[in-house]
Amino acid sequence: MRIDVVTIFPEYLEPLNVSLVGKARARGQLDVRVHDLREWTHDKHNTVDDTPYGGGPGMVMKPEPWGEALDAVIESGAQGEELPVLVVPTPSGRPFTQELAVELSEKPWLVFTPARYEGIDRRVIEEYGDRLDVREVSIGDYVLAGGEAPVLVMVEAVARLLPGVLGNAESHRDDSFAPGAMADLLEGPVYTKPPEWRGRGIPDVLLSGHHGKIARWRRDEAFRRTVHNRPDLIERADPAAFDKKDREI
Ligand SMILES: N#Cc1c(-c2ccc3cc[nH]c3c2)n[nH]c1N
Repeated sequence: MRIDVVTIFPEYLEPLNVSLVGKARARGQLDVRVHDLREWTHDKHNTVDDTPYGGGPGMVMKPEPWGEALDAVIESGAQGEELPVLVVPTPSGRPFTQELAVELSEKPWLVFTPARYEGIDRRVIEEYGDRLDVREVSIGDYVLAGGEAPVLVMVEAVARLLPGVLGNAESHRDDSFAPGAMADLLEGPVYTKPPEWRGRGIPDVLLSGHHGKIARWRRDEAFRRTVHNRPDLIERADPAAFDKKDREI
């Protein structure tokens, strides 16, 4: 997979050089290219923003630099290469979910356009929406100062789903929100050595070696945590699906 990020803060994306994403890049499983939007400005101040038409607070990102940048990135694709999906982080976007992470992880090329200020001139989205699959996406119901942190979140969520990136392929199976027996449930509690810590032990079932009982306990704990922290996930679940999931354990 190829990922391009166009931003006025390239240094904000430094975390993509470390840990899981950094290792995937070093192994050649992921090709991440970060571009400074100001490379496509032509004035001495490298201007990327201007006042909003219609008035109002703040500044809006100008369309010209974005147009030149995105044209250059798209044209840098190999001849015959599938066009990228354009992912636009915005508080007014559709929710970024595990389902969307899975869908994006199956695409060969993603281009992220993290904005700043009050956002990007709408005509940029319209221009590229005419020829690309454009997804306006929000990582949650809170307001940030820019789209770079959402890009870090989405790239990690997508990269960990790429074949061979996570050490243990089984790790996906028990993800919160992953399809299968744990779908729509939060992850349950986890434990490791030492067997006792500050007078606190390990649940006996986890020491039993009985895999069926352990799996059922984990699912019950996941259900308990979901009821406590995300009752909305329980309300939308299909009771028949829970019975089916029980049979999968
Ligand atoms: N995704 C997302 C966002 C944002 C966001 C994204 C881009 C910009 C550009 C200026 N301000 C922004 C906020 N806030 N909250 C979210 N869930």
